[in-house]
Amino acid sequence: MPLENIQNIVLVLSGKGGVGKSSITTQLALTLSLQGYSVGVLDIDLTGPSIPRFFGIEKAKVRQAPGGWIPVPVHDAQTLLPRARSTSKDIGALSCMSLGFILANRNDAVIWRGPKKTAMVRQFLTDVLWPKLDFLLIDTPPGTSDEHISLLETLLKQTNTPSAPRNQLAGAVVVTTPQAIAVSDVKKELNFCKKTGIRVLGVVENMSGFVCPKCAKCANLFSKGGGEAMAIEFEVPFLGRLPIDPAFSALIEEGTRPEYPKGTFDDDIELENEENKRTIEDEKALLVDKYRDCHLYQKQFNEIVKKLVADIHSRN
Ligand SMILES: Nc1ncnc2c1ncn2[C@@H]1O[C@H](COP(=O)(O)OP(=O)(O)OP(=O)(O)O)[C@@H](O)[C@H]1O
Repeated sequence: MPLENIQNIVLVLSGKGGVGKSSITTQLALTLSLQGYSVGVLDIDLTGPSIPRFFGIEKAKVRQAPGGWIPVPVHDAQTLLPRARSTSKDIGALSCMSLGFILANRNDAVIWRGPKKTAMVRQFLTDVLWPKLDFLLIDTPPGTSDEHISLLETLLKQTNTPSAPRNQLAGAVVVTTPQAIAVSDVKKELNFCKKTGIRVLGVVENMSGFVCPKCAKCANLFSKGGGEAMAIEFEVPFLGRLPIDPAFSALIEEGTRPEYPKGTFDDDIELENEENKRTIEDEKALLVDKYRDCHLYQKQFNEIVKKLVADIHSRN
């Protein structure tokens, strides 16, 4: 029973595509691992498996052992979150499983009918040889699709056995952006949780405001607070919010500490003399410093993880 090694299973859900579900999953996994927990990430977004890329391990392949697949270890969590180097705590093991590791050609479209998707999700839940894990985070596709239904069917079957740890399926983290259109789709996801009896661990509001790369101030591009209002309406915890930040996107997509995206600073300005140049360079250094403090959002993710872990432990 491969899931027996897992203490807590957390689903990451969203009713809408592109709201940052995989990004949040990756960062939650890293934050948990930095706090010393052993973590696995299962990517069941079969048509767009982006987790391997976000961990910077997209070239890795899973190994097949006699009893099943061995998940791919994410060795360089320290380089993904450089601040980890200064923490005295041990970093927990982090490993990952995704269809992205299995496809022969990563650019191939996955055009599968429901039964094939169902079979793949089942296989991911029964044939992966996870090591002992404190948390397994499952990144799901947007909406309530075939993958969700087979995920729940298999999970409930596997975790309701007498030998399974109690309350193994801890619940779901729901990700939204603040605009009304996203919130209305994500509300459907909350209703899905209600109907299927999945506990909602909380809502994360992503892309809440935009951090200006010039002055590091935050402007509310898509409005703000939609996710929080939704959490209040559904009487579920609000876990926190993250702004749109080009450096966050670079961090996520490249899986390493980002170079600031081209055009972030006025590098192309023709400098007339050395004095002028020094002033601009100094200014740039100041901005980079200021920006660096917030671009990994370590504080926000620590807060989110603190609330999650406290909630899960209080109910176990
Ligand atoms: N707070 C943020 N600031 C800037 N860019 C972000 C932020 N959150 C996510 N992104 C970027 O938005 C894009 C979509 O994010 P992601 O793939 O995590 O979304 P998703 O909800 O998992 O998408 P899908 O519906 O395809 O599964 C990515 O390019 C990611 O880097």
